[in-house]
Amino acid sequence: MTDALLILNAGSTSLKFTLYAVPDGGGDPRPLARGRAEGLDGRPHLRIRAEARGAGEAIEEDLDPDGGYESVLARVLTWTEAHGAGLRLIGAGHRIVHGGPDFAAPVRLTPAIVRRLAALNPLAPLHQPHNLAPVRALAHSHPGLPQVGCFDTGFHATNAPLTSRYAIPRALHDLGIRRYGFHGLSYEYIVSTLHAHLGPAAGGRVVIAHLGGGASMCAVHQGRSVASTMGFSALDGLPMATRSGAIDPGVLLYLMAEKDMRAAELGDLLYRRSGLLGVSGISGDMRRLLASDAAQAREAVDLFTYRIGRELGSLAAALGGLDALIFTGGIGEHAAQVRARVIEAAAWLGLRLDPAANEADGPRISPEGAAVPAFVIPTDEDLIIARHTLGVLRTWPPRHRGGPDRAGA
Ligand SMILES: Nc1ncnc2c1ncn2[C@@H]1O[C@H](COP(=O)(O)OP(=O)(O)O)[C@@H](O)[C@H]1O
Ligand SMILES: CC(=O)OP(=O)(O)O
Ligand SMILES: [Mg+2]
Repeated sequence: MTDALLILNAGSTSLKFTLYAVPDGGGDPRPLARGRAEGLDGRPHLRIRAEARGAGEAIEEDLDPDGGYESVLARVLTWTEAHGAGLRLIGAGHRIVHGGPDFAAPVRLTPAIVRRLAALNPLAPLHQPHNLAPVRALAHSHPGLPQVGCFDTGFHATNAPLTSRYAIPRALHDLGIRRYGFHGLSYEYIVSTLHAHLGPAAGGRVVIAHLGGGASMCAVHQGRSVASTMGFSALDGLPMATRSGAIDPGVLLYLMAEKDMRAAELGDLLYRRSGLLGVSGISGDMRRLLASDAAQAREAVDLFTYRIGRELGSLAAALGGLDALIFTGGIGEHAAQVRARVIEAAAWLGLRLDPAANEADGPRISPEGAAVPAFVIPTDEDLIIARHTLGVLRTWPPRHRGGPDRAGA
C-alpha cells in the first residue's frame, strides 16, 4: 500500500486536483494524477491525466452544466476510487482562500473550524463556498479522513501593520476590516523556486505577478511578502477576468444613492460583470481577447497591462527598488503578448525583453545584462498544499491518522 494525498484547489474559474503519493522515506509528495475542470460558470469540462505510469487512464469529458462544483467533485472522487488500487488515502488538503483575522498557518479542518471559515463567505464569494463544499462532501463520504486547510491569505501575515491598515476608524480595523492579500499559496511556491533561478539575488526585492482568472501582484523581500495588490477581499488591485479590481468607493456610493443599486447587485457587478468581461463585452478569458480583432477586446487587454504597470511601480516603491520580476498564473505563464507589453512599459525600472525567450515562455525572458531580469515560473499551489498537509498530518495524534484502505473507498 502506498500512502496518498488528495489535494483540491478551487479557483474562481476552475477546480483543480492532484493525487499525490507520499514517499516512504520522506521528501516531497509525488504527483500521480492531475485534473482540472474549467467552464464551471457555463459548460463544465473535466480533464484528468496520469502523471506516473499505471496511475490511471486519462479522461476528458463534459459534465452536467447544472451540477456546479459538487458534480465535479463527485466525478473526481469516483475517478480516484476507480484508480486507487494499491493506494491508502491518508489525508486531503484544501486551498481555502480566506483565513480572516484568525487563520494564517495551515490547520486541521474540524466542523467547528469549517463553520468559522464559512462565516467568511461574504469576503470571498467566488471562492470560499467552493473551497468549503469539498471539505463537507469528503467529511460525509470519508468520515475520519484527516482534512487540512491552507490559506491564500497566510503568506501575507508578514506584512507590516501599516501595510495592512485602511485609513478608516480604528474600531472598524479592530473588527478585521484590513488588507489581507491573496494567492499566497502560489507566491509561497514561487519563492521556494527563486534560488534556482536567481541564485543569491533570490533574497532581494522581487515582484511576482500572479495573472490568472483572479490576478494580483506581490512584493517579496528576503522571501517574505511585504505588500500586495489585493486587500480585504479578492476584488482589489488589478482588473481580472470578471472582477473590477480597484475602483473609487465613490462610484459605489453613487450607484447606491442615485441608481438604487443594492449590495447583491453591486456584488454581481464587481465580481461577475466587470474586469476583462465588462470592458470587452466579449469574454473574461484572455485567450479569446488576444484572438479577437474587436477594438473593445484590445481596450480590455490594454487596461489590464496598463494597470499591471501602475501596480509594478507602486510595489517597487514599497520595496525601495526592484531586483527581479516573475510572471505566473494562467495568463502570466502563457500570454507572451501580455508579458512583452508589461516589460516594455517598465523599461524605466531596468526591465528588458528577450523576445524569442518570451515567445518560448521562458524561464528567463530578459537578455543577459538586463539590470532587472524577468522570468516565467509555472506555479504549483497544489504542491505547497500537499507539503503543508503532510506537515500537519505528522503532528496528528496517531489514533486519528489514516483513513479508509483505498483512496475513495
Ligand atoms: N495560452 C493562453 N494565453 C492567454 N491566456 C491564457 C492562456 N492559457 C490560459 N490563459 C488564461 O488563464 C486564465 C486561467 O488562469 P488560472 O490561473 O489557470 O485559473 P484560476 O484563476 O481559475 O486559478 C484563463 O482565464 C485564461 O484567460
Ligand atoms: C484569490 C483569487 O482570486 O483566486 P483565483 O485566481 O484562483 O480566482
Ligand atoms: Mg488560481
